[in-house]
Amino acid sequence: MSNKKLCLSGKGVTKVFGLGDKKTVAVDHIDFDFYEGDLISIVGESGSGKTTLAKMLLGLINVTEGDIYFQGKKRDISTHKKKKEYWKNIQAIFQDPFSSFNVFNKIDTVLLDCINMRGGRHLPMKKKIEMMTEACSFVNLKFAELTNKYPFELSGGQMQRLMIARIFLLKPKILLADEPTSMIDACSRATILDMLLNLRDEIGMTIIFITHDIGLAYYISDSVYIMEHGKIVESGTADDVIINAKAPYTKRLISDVPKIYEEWDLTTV
Ligand SMILES: Nc1ncnc2c1ncn2[C@@H]1O[C@H](COP(=O)(O)OP(=O)(O)OP(=O)(O)O)[C@@H](O)[C@H]1O
Repeated sequence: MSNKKLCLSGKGVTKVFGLGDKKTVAVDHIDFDFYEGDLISIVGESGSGKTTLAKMLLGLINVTEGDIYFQGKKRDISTHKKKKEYWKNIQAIFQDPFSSFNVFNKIDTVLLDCINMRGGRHLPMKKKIEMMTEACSFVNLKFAELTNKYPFELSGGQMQRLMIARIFLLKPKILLADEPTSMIDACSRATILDMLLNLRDEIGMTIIFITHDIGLAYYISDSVYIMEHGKIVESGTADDVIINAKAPYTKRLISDVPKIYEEWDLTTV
């Protein structure tokens, strides 16, 4: 039996937007158990409820029904203070790095905020610069070249790496990554994923990876949850879910993955 500890779990978690005829059940009575140090992928097509689930896990929107448990205890984020405490444990990186930064804050401020959040407010500036330099070099950025710049002066790829440098400083227990590699080329994508996996190994972080790419999920995940119309239709280890897929929806997602080695049949075009 596995001796992994439960990190985040959910029982009957549901989110309903709107009322009456305009009602949308975005997440529909789902159960999940995410274990410490695992990489968990949540896979589904557009509109399946992945981002809504992510927002509930982060505590950005309320759960309509059901409960979320953090480290085995019912999560309590009923006050601003409790929410701030919870956010020390869970952080996110999103699809669009441009939307993740305050355009009026210089890179130095972005990184210093992370150090302050981890209780480093009173450290000497020399130490803070050392920490920022280390975080930047972890993601192959040079702090000396970024200091005094604004986020919009960086390329998309550099911003994505800066988001990971923030996580390096924040060292959360859980990282929620919502399609973090969707806006970059395949080569940078592999680098970013490698950085996330190294960070997971370095600080023992749990990663919840939200994606529509079932092929990618297979390669990187310890466990996979497949979402269709707000429901979890299949879950388990990457092998269980993808190699031995049972749900018709999972089988369809797998059959949609382009196979590079197959010859194109132009007769049907
Ligand atoms: N604030 C909202 N108000 C009303 N409906 C919403 C809201 N947010 C999401 N929805 C609806 O909930 C459903 C799930 O949306 P969600 O964004 O969670 O899907 P998704 O799987 O993340 O999609 P994508 O991959 O395109 O980001 C959709 O039908 C969407 O229209």
